[in-house]
Amino acid sequence: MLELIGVSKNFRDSDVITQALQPIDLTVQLGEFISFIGPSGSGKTTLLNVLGLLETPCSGDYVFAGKNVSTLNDKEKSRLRNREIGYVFQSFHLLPDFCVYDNIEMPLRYSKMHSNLRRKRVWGLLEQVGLSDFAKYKPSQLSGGQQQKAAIARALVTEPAVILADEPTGNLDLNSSAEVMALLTTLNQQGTTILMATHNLDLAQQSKRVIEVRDGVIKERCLVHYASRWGIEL
Ligand SMILES: Nc1ncnc2c1ncn2[C@@H]1O[C@H](COP(=O)(O)OP(=O)(O)OP(=O)(O)O)[C@@H](O)[C@H]1O
Repeated sequence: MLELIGVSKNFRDSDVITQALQPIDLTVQLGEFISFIGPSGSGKTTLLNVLGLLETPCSGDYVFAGKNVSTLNDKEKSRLRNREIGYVFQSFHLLPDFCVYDNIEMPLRYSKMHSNLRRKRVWGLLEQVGLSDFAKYKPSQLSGGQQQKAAIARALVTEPAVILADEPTGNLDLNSSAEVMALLTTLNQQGTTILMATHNLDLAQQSKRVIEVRDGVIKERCLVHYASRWGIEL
């Protein structure tokens, strides 16, 4: 469903060039839950950003649901982004002056969806993530875990095929992390494809497929590999 073929990415800052992604090949099937695990600076965010059409590769082809992304113009790309991809970030990125309900509804603001349907969808998501009683709260009045659940609801409101989650529990305590992971797992069981970047092996272990990113190179890993390397009992 998503296919990277020889995709690379480098960044140029004045005369410094950083090769964030070496040419990589990757196929993601619909319904997968993949963790990208690796140390800081290894290229996880860059990879998610390329997959999420937030960064343009320097070489190679990216085929998204049968469409070669490099042949799309900006408008077509943004339509694909808005319809098919939901983004979840470590620091939530909620709009501080808007309540939870309005934050979740935001991606639908400029859609042609009827207001009744919009309302129904937002309330359905509030219920699904356990925030029905907090609809009128501002983000600052919520815990980190609740803010991330609101951000996940916002990512889901367009019913995207794919959720990209970049260190979704990076700012959360253990309990909230577990709740957010449980929510992502449920969404995956309901059919949403989830691509998550993490430093955390315990979290990676909860996904169906683990890919290590190191120096811009990806490697499929089975968890036994990590367990023996890091001295963890599975
Ligand atoms: N916009 C940018 N301009 C210049 N260099 C960048 C840019 N974005 C990323 N890089 C570099 O690309 C490399 C990969 O960065 P990336 O953020 O993808 O790593 P990461 O694995 O997500 O790290 P972290 O876990 O710390 O978020 C790093 O060397 C980083 O400094």
